[in-house]
Amino acid sequence: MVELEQEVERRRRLGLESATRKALIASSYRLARPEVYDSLQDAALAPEFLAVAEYSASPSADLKGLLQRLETVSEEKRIYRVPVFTAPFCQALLEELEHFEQSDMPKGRPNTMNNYGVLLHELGLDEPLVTPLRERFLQPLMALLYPDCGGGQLDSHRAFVVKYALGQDLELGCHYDNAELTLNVALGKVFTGGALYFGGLFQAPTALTEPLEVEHMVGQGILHRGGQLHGARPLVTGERWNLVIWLRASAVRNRLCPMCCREPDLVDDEGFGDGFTREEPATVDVCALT
Ligand SMILES: O=C(O)CCC(=O)C(=O)O
Ligand SMILES: [Fe+2]
Repeated sequence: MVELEQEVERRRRLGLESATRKALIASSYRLARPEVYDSLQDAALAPEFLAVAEYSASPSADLKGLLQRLETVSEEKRIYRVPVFTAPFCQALLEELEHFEQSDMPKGRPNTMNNYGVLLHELGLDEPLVTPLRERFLQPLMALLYPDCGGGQLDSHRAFVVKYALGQDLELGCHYDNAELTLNVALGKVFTGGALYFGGLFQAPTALTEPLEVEHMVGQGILHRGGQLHGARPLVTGERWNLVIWLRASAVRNRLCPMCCREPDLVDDEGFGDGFTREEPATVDVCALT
């Protein structure tokens, strides 16, 4: 119980520290590419992504039609690929992130597994970029692809950029995400190695099989369930920056915490916190094993 209290206290402190960094960055960080902070424009998005989102939001859309417009990486694992950003937007975002990385601003790290990279909400990029991306584009798409995982009820996210380089982080161990659904977009730069690999669902352990290897393509995103075990192979050359958006649906996680598979006992937090809510949204029928 003491350990639990300490962990609750640690997380509460993390939330406060993050809010403090965000305020300092908002008041004294000088942007390199201010256009990245403009409200998300269609021009930043790949035509294929716009088409997929527009189709998904149309009244006659169905899963079959959507699958004709996306690349299925694995039908069994329900992993998909779609171009997300244009090359110029990836370039501009990378320049901004690199400029921030080199600045003397305080940096919160994405999660317990990555030592480099940044949290997008601390940079002030949630409101102009990530929230519109989730609400306007990802929500209709995810509603069709993963209705049983809260795809139609996404109401928060945790977005960050992971960076891999020689002498820094090189690889990522096998894990599952604190998310119902995940979008992982390769932003660049030039690199070899670093492929993602996917195993089974953590909630439904299966006999050890060969993991599925998925190469990155700059500008393209991989969509997967948060519970799908995955990791990243070691980087061999160059530098790899990926935008990872952990998408959350309180309608699902309020009933079944994705990390411990139990009904959560909530503690108040800043911002989106870990994506739980005290108010009950409409629920979805969930099965932890799908
Ligand atoms: O290295 C990557 O691109 C994967 C990152 C990832 O899976 C995560 O941060 O949850
Ligand atoms: Fe992950």
